[in-house]
Amino acid sequence: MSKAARAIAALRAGRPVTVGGLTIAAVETVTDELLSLLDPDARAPILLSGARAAALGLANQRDAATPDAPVLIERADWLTPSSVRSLVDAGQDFARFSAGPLTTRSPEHSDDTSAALGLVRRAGLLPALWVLSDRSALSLESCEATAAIAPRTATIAARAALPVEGLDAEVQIIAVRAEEDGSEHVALQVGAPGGRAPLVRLHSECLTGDVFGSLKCDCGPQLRAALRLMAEDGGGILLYLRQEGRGIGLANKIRAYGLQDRGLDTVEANRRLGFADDERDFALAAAILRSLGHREIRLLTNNPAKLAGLEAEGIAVTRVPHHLPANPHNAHYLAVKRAKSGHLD
Ligand SMILES: Nc1nc2c(ncn2[C@@H]2O[C@H](COP(=O)(O)OP(=O)(O)OP(=O)(O)O)[C@@H](O)[C@H]2O)c(=O)[nH]1
Ligand SMILES: [Zn+2]
Repeated sequence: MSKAARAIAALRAGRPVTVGGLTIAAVETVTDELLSLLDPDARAPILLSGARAAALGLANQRDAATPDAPVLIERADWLTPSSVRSLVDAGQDFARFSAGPLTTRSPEHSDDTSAALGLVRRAGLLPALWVLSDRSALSLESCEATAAIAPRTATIAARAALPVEGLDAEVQIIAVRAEEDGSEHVALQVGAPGGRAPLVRLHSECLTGDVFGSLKCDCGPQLRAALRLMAEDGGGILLYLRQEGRGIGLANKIRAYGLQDRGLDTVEANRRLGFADDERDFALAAAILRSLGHREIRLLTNNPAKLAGLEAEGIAVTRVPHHLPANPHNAHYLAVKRAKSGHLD
């Protein structure tokens, strides 16, 4: 297990992590009891992603040249652990009548800061951290971390035949492991893709749409239609990438859905939580394609970021549009993706 993977697990478990010169703990998971040991004088400032700071209206205190830079909130007496948990959780923005006065400054170790925020994001937690002072006097163990490098090295772990309901083609399921963080992904090989550029779909995990039939998005229908098109085309490859919620993780996606219940759109909800609209990266997808021997593909997508992401990794891509009929619940979501995320017609 890499240092980054251990650190991600430690953050999820509410334990402290050291990243370069910083010792941090996730606001979302550290208990009050442990925090009082780690920060006995209640002085630890709070590190927020730039997007979350902007959502809290703290942008005016920041450098106009770096509007997305992370921000440190100075500790004040009224900032108790529970008020900080409420401050960093966008779900509570509508209940809170006051979020201030807050004093901010720019964090000093900018590489360690962005590495720390990258780790907590990769842990699927809110992008908010306690920055603890040097704890060398304490005997508490903390996990050492390096920056979480986006997974980009694919190893094929296992392969087997998989009969799939409604698909008139032989399907092979291939389990892939990413070296950087140990995450597991899947390539479904439909039929016998070979010869000319095969039909490919990069599908980012969507538990709600893929498994429960959620009507809020178009993921489930896109997944099934892609497999059908591949079978009709004589073959294809579907990569099932574990990038739930465009890379923010399941709990954060459900938080985003809660904000959408309040009227925010899919992009605004991500920003309000403190994330970019899309936190995905397609380097691992390119590595999986290369390891399966495909350097030229036809990609079922409406998302230009997928085309650019693969092309940047040396895969030659021709786009095949992949629109499914809208329903009353996802029509607005699809319109926002066209208007704000550059999705193609
Ligand atoms: N954060 C967030 N993620 C969402 C939301 N709705 C769906 N998703 C996630 O978005 C991803 C869907 O990705 P894709 O099916 O690759 O769709 P896409 O990026 O629009 O690209 P194409 O379908 O290829 O055009 C999945 O990981 C879903 O979990 C939402 O409202 N908020
Ligand atoms: Zn979905």
